[in-house]
Formats: sequence, structure tokens, C-alpha cells
Amino acid sequence: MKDDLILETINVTKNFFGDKSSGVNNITIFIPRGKVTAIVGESGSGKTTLLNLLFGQLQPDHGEVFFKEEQVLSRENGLQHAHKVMRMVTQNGSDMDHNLTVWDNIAVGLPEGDQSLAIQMVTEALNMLSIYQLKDLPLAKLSGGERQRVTIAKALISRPEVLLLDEPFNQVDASYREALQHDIRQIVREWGVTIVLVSHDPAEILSMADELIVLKEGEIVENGPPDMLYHSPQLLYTSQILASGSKLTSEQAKVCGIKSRRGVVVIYAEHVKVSRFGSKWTVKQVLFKGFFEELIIERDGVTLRVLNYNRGKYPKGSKISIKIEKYFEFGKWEN
Ligand SMILES: Nc1ncnc2c1ncn2[C@@H]1O[C@H](COP(=O)(O)OP(=O)(O)OP(=O)(O)O)[C@@H](O)[C@H]1O
Repeated sequence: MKDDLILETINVTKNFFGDKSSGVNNITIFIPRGKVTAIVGESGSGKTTLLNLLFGQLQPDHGEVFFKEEQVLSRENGLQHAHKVMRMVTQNGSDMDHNLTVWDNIAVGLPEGDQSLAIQMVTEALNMLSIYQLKDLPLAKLSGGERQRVTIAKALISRPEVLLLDEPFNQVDASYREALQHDIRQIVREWGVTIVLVSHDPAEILSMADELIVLKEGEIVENGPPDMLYHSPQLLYTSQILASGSKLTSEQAKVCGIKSRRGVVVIYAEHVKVSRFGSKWTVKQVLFKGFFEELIIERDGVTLRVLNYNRGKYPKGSKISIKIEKYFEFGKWEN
């Protein structure tokens, strides 16, 4: 394995009902060291299964998973040393005791002995997750987001080389989420931890990940850096997972002035510019999004989503015209 890689799967398959319809099939991936890799895909595409295979929690039917040069889970010898330097955080929290304080929950697994070292390790983990001030509170008194920070701090206490996060922000409200994402990026930078993240949220994926792995029906269909997959998706599926856009048939695309030979056209909301000039489209809905609006506009039975930063300028019912700056074409056979 190359030095800049830390985890690797070679042709890994794990099925649950003896056929290819569940789990994952023939997955070969390389996880770069000290980076954030996100596994994305629709519900049931195999994201959690793949994470469990990387963690050694599931035995592959075929293929192998390696941490550096060492097989994570071997048929003969079970879990290997490699497994000890990985930690998994799931959306349901973990083995935490809600009556114990934050400090005690984090310190509980530490080896007996050097107390000053233990204090230093817990303090560092608490500071890294910005929850030092909560250290004396029982877990039961914390919000979902704060508890998730404690779970991550606990996972970090043993200084893992790899942190596997399964939908880690699900319980965390929007304002808190960004700060937590920032802190996790900080951990990657300062501690050199490798993160593998499963997530549904496009904003989360695009802002956090260095690499994306796109799963569909248990197979990898695309992978690469987020900006590449966002700006040049090879598949309709990828574009729909990563972006808010409108999906049109060739016939519908003609209404937007687009001639498509391939059959399906996707237009991202941010690629449509709006003005009053011409005014052939009608604003059907205005969705408040904070500092911008999303407009749902319609013409001849075709609906488009459009971003508008001039809030209030195009109220519901107003007539507008559009200019489409970029669009993607995909084959009809894709769904
Ligand atoms: N322990 C299991 N027993 C039986 N089937 C399973 C098991 N774990 C996963 N599966 C099936 O394998 C497929 C992939 O499941 P997985 O949980 O990996 O998907 P996912 O992409 O993480 O989904 P979600 O986003 O909904 O969590 C699904 O069809 C699921 O029903």
C-alpha cells in the first residue's frame, strides 16, 4: 500500500440475503491518510455496510480490508491490531452513561496508572471539541449536539488514527452543526486523524470532504474530489445527490431553449440567472432561505428551481425571464 493511503478494500462483497440485492458488491477503495473521505449515496445504497466492513465489524463474503498492510478482520484470527487504532461514532451515540458527568464518561476507558497523563488527555479532547466548560455536567443535561461532541471526544481520547463517522450530525441542529464540522476539520489538521464519513447532507459533504465515494445499489459509481463531482458529474445520480437542481426531459428542456440529444437535462438552481426582461416565466413559489430565496418558476408546464439573492424582488405571481448559464446532459436510461 502506498504511504499516503491508510485503508484499502480489495474487491469486497458483503451480501445479506445470498444475492447482490443487499449490502455491497465488489468494492475496491483507497482511503487517503489524514483526509476526510465521505461515502455518499441514497438510502440503502450500502454506506453503513461499507463503514462496518472498514471497521472490521462485518466479515466480507469475498475480498479483503486492509489497514496499512494489515488485514483488519481475518477469517482465521478475527480482529487484528489494526482495528484498535480505529474508532466508530454512530448517530445513536454509544455506550455512554447519562448519569455520569461528561468528564467521567470520557475518562472511563482510560488505562489505570498515570493520573496526570489521563487528566491531560481528557482535557485535550474536551478542548478540541470545545466542551471543556461542560465537563462537570451529567450527560442527561446536555443537548443532542453537545452529547454528540462528547461521543466524538471519547472516540478521540485513545488518539485513533482513523475515525469512522456514521451520520454524525443527524442529532445536531443547524447552527451547531457548522461549528462541529469546523472542529472536526481542525482535528484532521492538527492531529492528522483520517476521517471516513457517511452522510446524507450535500452541504455537509461538500464542505467537509476531501474525497467522495458515491455508492448506488451497493456499488461504487463515481469517486473523486467534491468540487470535481459537483461541477462535472458523470451521472445523473451524482448530480441529484450533491446539488439542488431541476431534472428535465429533452422536450421540457426545449422550453428553456436547450436542445438535448441525450434525453435528460439537469439545471442547478445557481446556474439560472433571473431578470424582468422578456418575462415569460411565472414565479409560482418563493422559498425563504435566509440571505437568499429559492424561486419555483413555471412556463408551459415546465418547472425550474432558481436561486435569487435580490430578496423580495420577484414575489409570487410575478413575471420574469431567465438565462441558463450551464446545464448537464445525461442518458435517458439513467434514473
Ligand atoms: N444486518 C443486515 N441484515 C440484512 N440486511 C441488511 C443488513 N444491513 C444492511 N442490510 C441491507 O443492505 C442494504 C444496504 O444497507 P446500508 O444500511 O448499508 O445502507 P445505507 O446506504 O447506509 O442506508 P441508510 O442511508 O438508509 O442508512 C439495504 O438493502 C439493507 O436493507
